[in-house]
Order: sequence, then structure tokens, then C-alpha cells
Amino acid sequence: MMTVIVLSGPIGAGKSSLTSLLAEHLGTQAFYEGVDNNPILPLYYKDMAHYTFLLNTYLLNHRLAQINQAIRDHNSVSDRSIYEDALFFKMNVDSGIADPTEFKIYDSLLENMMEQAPGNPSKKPDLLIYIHVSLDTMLHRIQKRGRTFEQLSTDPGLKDYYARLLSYYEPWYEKYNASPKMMIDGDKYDFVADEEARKEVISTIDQKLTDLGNLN
Ligand SMILES: Nc1ncnc2c1ncn2[C@@H]1O[C@H](COP(=O)(O)OP(=O)(O)O)[C@@H](O)[C@H]1O
Ligand SMILES: Nc1ncnc2c1ncn2[C@H]1C[C@H](O)[C@@H](COP(=O)(O)O)O1
Repeated sequence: MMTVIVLSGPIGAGKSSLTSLLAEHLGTQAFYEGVDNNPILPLYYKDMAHYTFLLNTYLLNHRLAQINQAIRDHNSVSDRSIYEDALFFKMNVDSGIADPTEFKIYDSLLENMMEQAPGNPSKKPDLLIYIHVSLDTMLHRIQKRGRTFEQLSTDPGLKDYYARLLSYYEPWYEKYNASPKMMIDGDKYDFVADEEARKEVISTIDQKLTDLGNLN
């Protein structure tokens, strides 16, 4: 049985952590964003106006390669969905950082790449798991993880950027309908350090997969 799961949620929500736990629990392959190997990301944080288009084109290529691999492997968990990049890009357009024409080109490229040609496997996941967190939790975890370019001490303006990003996530999740979906409360459950919380989260996800017929 094929089970392709994607995690979603704001920066520092716990996507990579839950990806590892879930992949281990289900005995499936984990796919990560590869932040440390991304040559554009540090440039993006220094100059978002200049690098939004390039970063998103880079990520589109990277995520499509992962999706194709995930489909070939049948079972997988990925630490961020391809559907969230347009959220970042659109937010930057709305706040005057990114160019609307560049967004149109990106969006149409995304649409073409995701189109299902006859005979091609579906690029949609079997389940999208969204981790919801508050701004306080998000900021705390970003600081805890310690990537230099994401720190408020590097750029205090990032606090507004993170708050805006959170405000885009909730409506995005409500509208998302490409696959079945579920939400995990990332404020309530410390699935990294608390064994009981971890069991509860995994069991909720197992139940959802069972309800969907993806787990025996
Ligand atoms: N539910 C959680 N409770 C407590 N700490 C967490 C939780 N999820 C993640 N963390 C911690 O927060 C930081 C960011 O987590 P990570 O999984 O890298 O987030 P993301 O992939 O969403 O950016 C890490 O230091 C991780 O150990
Ligand atoms: N599409 C994107 N636009 C801007 N920034 C992005 C995009 N996708 C990921 N990012 C950034 C956000 C974080 O700094 C890193 C990795 O995300 P994480 O949530 O920590 O896995 O890349």
C-alpha cells in the first residue's frame, strides 16, 4: 500500500522532528528540505526582494525531484510540502517585497509542473499533516535551533516577517484541499522531549491513516 505523507507548518514548528519520528515509526523513508545545502537561503535572508524568485525556483526543482522519488519509493514522509512555497512568495508580494510578475511566472510554472499528464502518477500526497504553533513557540524554537540567518539578533525585522507568515498559515490550511489533512497542536505537544506527548501524537496520526485506509 502506498503512503506518501507531507508535513507542513511555519518555520520551527517541528516538521523535521516529526518527520524523523514518523518515518521511524512507519518504517518509511524520510525526505528533508536540505537547508544546509541550499545556497540561496542565506542570500534570501539578506535580500528578499532580490532572491524570492530564485529561491522559489530552486525549491520547486528540489521538491519535484523529491516528490518523484517519494512516489517511486511508495512510502515516505517529507518535512515540507510543495504547496507552501506559493504562500511565502505571495506574502512577499503582498508586503511589497517581491515582484507580482515574478510571482505569476512562478505560479504558472508550478501549475504546469504539477499537472497530471495521462499515465503519470498523481503528485498529491495521501495525507498532509499541519503543525500549528503560536508566535511565541515559533520564535522560541527558531532560537533553540540556532540557524544564524533566521535569528532576531541577526535581523530584528524578522519578528514582523515571522508574525506575518503565521497569519498566512491558518487560512492556507483551511483552504488546502489537495489531499486529506490533519492538524497537530505544536504548542501543546512536546513530541521531541516528552515520551507521552510523542505517543499521543503518533497514535492520532495512526488513527487518521487507519481511517483513510492507509494503515492496517
Ligand atoms: N513539539 C516540540 N516541542 C518542543 N520542541 C520542539 C518541538 N518540535 C520541534 N522542537 C524543537 O524546535 C526546533 C525546531 O524544530 P524543527 O523540527 O527543526 O522545525 P521545522 O522543521 O518545522 O523548522 C528544534 O530545536 C526542535 O528540537
Ligand atoms: N518558499 C520559501 N520562501 C522563503 N523561505 C522559505 C521557503 N521555503 C522554506 N523557506 C525557509 C524557511 C526556513 O528559514 C528554511 C527552512 O524551513 P523550515 O521550516 O525550518 O524547515 O527555509
